[in-house]
Amino acid sequence: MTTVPQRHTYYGGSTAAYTSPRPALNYKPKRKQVTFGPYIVGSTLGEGEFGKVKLGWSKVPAQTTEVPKQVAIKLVRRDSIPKNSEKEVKIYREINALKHLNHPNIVRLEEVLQNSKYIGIVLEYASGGEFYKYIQKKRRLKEPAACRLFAQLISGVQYMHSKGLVHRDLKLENLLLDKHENLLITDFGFVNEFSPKSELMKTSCGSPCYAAPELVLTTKPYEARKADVWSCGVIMYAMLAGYLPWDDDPDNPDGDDIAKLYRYITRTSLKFPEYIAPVPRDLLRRILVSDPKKRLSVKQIEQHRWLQPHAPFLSVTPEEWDKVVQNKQIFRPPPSKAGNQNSDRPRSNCSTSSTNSKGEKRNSLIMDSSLYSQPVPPQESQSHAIATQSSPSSELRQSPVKRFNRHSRSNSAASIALQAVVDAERDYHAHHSPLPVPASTSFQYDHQSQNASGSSPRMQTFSAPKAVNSAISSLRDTIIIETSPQKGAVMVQSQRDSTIVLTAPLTISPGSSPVNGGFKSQLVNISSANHQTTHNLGHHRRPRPTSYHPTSYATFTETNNSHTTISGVVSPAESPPTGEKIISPDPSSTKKGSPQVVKRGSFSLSMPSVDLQIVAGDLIKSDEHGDTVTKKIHDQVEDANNRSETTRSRRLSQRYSVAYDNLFGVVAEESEESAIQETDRQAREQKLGGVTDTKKNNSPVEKREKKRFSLLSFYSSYNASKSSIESGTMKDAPARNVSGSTDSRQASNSIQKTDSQGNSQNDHRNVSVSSPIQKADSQTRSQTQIRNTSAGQKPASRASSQSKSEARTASQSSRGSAGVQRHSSVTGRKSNKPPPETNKRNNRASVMVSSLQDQNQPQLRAREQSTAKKVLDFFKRRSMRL
Ligand SMILES: Nc1ncnc2c1ncn2[C@@H]1O[C@H](COP(=O)(O)OP(=O)(O)OP(=O)(O)O)[C@@H](O)[C@H]1O
Repeated sequence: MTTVPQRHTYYGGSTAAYTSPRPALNYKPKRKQVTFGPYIVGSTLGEGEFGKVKLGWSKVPAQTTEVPKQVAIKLVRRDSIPKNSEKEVKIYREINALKHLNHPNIVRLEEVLQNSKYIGIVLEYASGGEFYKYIQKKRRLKEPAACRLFAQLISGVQYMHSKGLVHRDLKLENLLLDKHENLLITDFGFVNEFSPKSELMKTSCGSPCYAAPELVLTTKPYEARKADVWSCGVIMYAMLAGYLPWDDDPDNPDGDDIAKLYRYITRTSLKFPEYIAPVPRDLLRRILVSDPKKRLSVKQIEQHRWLQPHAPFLSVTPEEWDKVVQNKQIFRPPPSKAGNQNSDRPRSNCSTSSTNSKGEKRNSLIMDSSLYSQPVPPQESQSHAIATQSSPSSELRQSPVKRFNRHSRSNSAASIALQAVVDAERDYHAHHSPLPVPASTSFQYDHQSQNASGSSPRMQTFSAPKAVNSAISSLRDTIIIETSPQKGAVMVQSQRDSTIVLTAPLTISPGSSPVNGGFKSQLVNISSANHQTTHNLGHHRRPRPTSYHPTSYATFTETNNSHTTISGVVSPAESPPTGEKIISPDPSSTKKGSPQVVKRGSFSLSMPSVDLQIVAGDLIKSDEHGDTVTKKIHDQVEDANNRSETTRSRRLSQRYSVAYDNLFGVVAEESEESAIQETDRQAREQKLGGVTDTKKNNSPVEKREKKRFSLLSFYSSYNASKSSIESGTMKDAPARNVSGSTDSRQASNSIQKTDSQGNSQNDHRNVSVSSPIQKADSQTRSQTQIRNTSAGQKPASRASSQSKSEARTASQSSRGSAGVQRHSSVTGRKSNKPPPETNKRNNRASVMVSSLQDQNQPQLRAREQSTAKKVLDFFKRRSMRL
């Protein structure tokens, strides 16, 4: 018998593995599918406050040509959300809001699944990835692209405002892209309702860089929609400029004094880089107005000249969106190659995590301590009162947020600050007599009609009337009209049994929509066949609660056989409308093993109960194989949460990756143990330098999971533009400064590349800081280049060879002035320093170069690392929520 020699690739190291017995040639590691309800669970797409967001795809029956639908599943551990906590209400608010939003630029909620351990919020999969990374990759957007995306943002915001909802945390990090680079607004955790009559809100939300000044500087209630408008302006500026506005206060270079930051914003006129054209500048000047009364409204923005190319799109009314999206006449197409979706995502170099690489909590803002010390009664202010810094009370220092939210992000200074405000409000309410109970807005939902609609939406051929066609054609690739039944088919498949149809509970009667009679009536005709919802919006409209008081929900429970329904409330502002019946699930449906389908009940974002089944209504399903799924998911997520740095976690990532790769291939069953053994074996081989699976070693999943947050590109772009603005021309700048600023954007880019490609094994390490230090040869190159750079002119040919040194320079260009001075004194390099007033960051950049030259000195290297941490903290603070 002849033995067939095995073919291996030798990568060096011991030959022991090379000669060791190998499995058969056709050996293919078998993987076990991890499932959650009707979805196969894949790799981790991202991580947020509530846990991991996993890629999932619907199981399709064998022998069918059906394309599995990809989804993003936000897995929330049930035991991580204590009853009546802020976290719990936040989740349910998000579900509640998404459930009623049907807009192509708002992430779609597919369904809510639960088993005994997890709540799975199944969302539309945004395969284009995170928007801020997209901008980072492109440095900045060209005007037509920015205009298109901004129109989408405004359309989505206008839509949610029309539903009485405000997002309150609009920022680049909360925008995703679909495969066709359409914008998707996500993360509705801070969403709130407003009443047209009384829409002022008191609780400040958002992130410092995106929050409207009135949220921070005043103690008065603010107009929430105008606050959203401000955030849109900041986003628009970032799209066009590639960096954030008002980031250049010399007195507050790190921007960590929020009060100063906002005083600067209100007193300093908006500066634009020269490449932003006059028309968008004009719009930005009208949006980024400190006085909310003078700030444009969303409607006015839509009418601005800059958005005229997208006027037809913007003229589609919310009601029309409801109808069009409900009836699935407009889709983004299903992915042509589902297996490539994952790799389509931009590489993740960044993280918005509020902890540093070691999991330490980042530095607090000044604002935080003010909040601790000065909780203001709600009628006076729930806004962030900026006051002198003082230490928090011991009670508040032991904020429940620490107890409840174990996730790193939840422990951020920003979250604690927010919690402090909320606590202050709660305490106030606890000691004051309740306000009169207002009427509630209630959305009644006709379940039966949804059954009818759920039965046959799949083959809806788009037959939009002229007006819609013209609106949609104006979008070009913004919205793709889906004539293929694929997506509908998948949705029907997953919804048939539970009548899950994602609809807004509005019935638009013919004639109620103001635009284009033909369009309107046809839409109504189309929809009326399938949807008969009742709508009593307006009849029960009540003043909305203006703030969120998690623990003012003094719930009472009614035990109904085996099922407990939380249905009570103390907070009068949040109380249900009179006569509104909260539908409890049928107790029989809660028995183990059977799906829990709860009829959709009344809806109000401020619904007192935070019972998932009431919140999610018939969107929620329990998995048939609860225990099995629980165990599997539990294993996966536990590992990822608690042992993310361990080998086991890496092995699991590899398994997800392989499972994903094998989506259309044979995914054979195998016990978990043997899968782990297999990955163990691979790890051993790798260690020995023997046969390795290069594909797995370079798993994109692993890279994606190594998120780091960096606004370096914004910041660096800013440097470049600021240099050009302030110095007139780059030629006037000293050579070293030019090196530090002109190339910084490119450098930042190269940092990202290095990060994602070369340092995939170094979890949570900011490569932009650490990797240059390790390379003495690059250092020498850097010095040479700096010497050679003259009068601000850098030959293009040098660009690529300089990437490492540029990366180094850029990464260090953001250091604070204190660090600069320290380094200067240590290295004694003062002669070539520009005057401090000229450009502080140029100054920094030049000192960075000096510091590079001294990196071979151990003590300086140590100092370098501590400064690096400051840099990291600086950028992390940029994404921090108020
Ligand atoms: N629909 C989606 N498609 C693709 N990726 C997604 C989707 N939703 C979330 N993600 C990824 O998961 C990450 C975390 O999601 P998300 O921000 O919604 O979680 P979260 O718990 O609400 O976080 P936070 O509230 O702290 O921002 C996102 O940054 C994104 O990378």
